[in-house]
Amino acid sequence: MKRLAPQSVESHLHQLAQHATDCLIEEVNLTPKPGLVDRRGSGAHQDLSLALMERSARSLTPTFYALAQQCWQRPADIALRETVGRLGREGERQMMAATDGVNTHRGAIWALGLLVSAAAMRGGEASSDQLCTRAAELACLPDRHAPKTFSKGLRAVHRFQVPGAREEAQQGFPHITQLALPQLWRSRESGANETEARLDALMAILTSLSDTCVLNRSGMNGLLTLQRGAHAVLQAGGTAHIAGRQALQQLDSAMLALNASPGGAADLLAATLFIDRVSIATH
Ligand SMILES: CC(C)(COP(=O)(O)OP(=O)(O)OC[C@H]1O[C@@H](n2cnc3c(N)ncnc32)[C@H](O[C@H]2O[C@H](COP(=O)(O)OP(=O)(O)OP(=O)(O)O)[C@@H](O)[C@H]2O)[C@@H]1O)[C@@H](O)C(=O)NCCC(=O)NCCS
Ligand SMILES: Nc1ncnc2[nH]cnc12
Repeated sequence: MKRLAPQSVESHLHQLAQHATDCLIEEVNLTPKPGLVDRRGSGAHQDLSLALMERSARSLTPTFYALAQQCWQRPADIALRETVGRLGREGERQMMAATDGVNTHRGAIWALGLLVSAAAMRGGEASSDQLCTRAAELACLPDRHAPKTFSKGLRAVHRFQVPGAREEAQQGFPHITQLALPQLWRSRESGANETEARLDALMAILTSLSDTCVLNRSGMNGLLTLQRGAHAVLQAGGTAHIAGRQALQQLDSAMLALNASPGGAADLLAATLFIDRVSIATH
């Protein structure tokens, strides 16, 4: 492992933390997204706004920094998993203080917190697959201090017998490595602009993610409508094509009518942007 000079380790830690916050801010600003907060407004939410989501993202930078600092060139073990869990829960408290009690990014703290930790464990040098594998290693370790409360996410996981946020991380973020990143790169290479490429990557996630936010609000019918609609956007050539934009517009209207909002997919898009930014290119 290449030894970095101390001050450059410090700048590495700051960079990882800032990239994570930046990717959350870029995700919420990506427009137009189906049912989600974006530059047009609050989507299918009464309690969220663009400004609140940006404030929430900025409140998480110290947590991302602490995670990077504690994980720098450390192996995955139970002690590190418990430290990451403790810092993640501290981050949730800071988020709730910044949002006056609104759950904006609990799932994002989990996904991006694990990926920031994984990047730091690898000394800032890793491919996208290595990052996701290391994050999965961490996510699979037990955290005896994790709260035993039965969350909304777990309720949906048990009721609909689907994988949720935990399983997505423990399996190495397959919706990022197998769907979102390949779509992001394919759309860029086929001439889509960055907004279109990122929207296409979100569509790729939506085609198959069992988003517990959507399940909790609109059941399996809502989730299947979302998955089929996202598939239709990509089948129409993606958002760089007029037919794809029209399909996206129809999907947004359907999500608003169902009061459904794929917050989990939005988190994974932010995580996709983070991996794309910090990983060593291998494609
Ligand atoms: C592992 C944890 C994430 C806990 O997960 P669990 O499923 O038990 O708990 P929830 O927080 O209820 O749900 C998980 C959140 O993860 C996102 N998500 C949903 N489905 C998936 C999926 N298939 N893959 C990946 N991620 C998924 C989603 O988060 C986003 O949505 C929330 C906001 O949307 P909204 O609809 O407004 O949600 P609510 O306000 O609850 O509903 P309404 O009342 O408005 O209708 C927001 O959280 C977004 O981020 C799910 O909500 C993890 O939290 C955990 O165990 N943490 C402990 C600390 C730790 O170990 N940290 C280590 C790393 S730092
Ligand atoms: N843009 C967004 N809208 C609603 N919930 C979200 N969770 C993360 N990003 C979100």
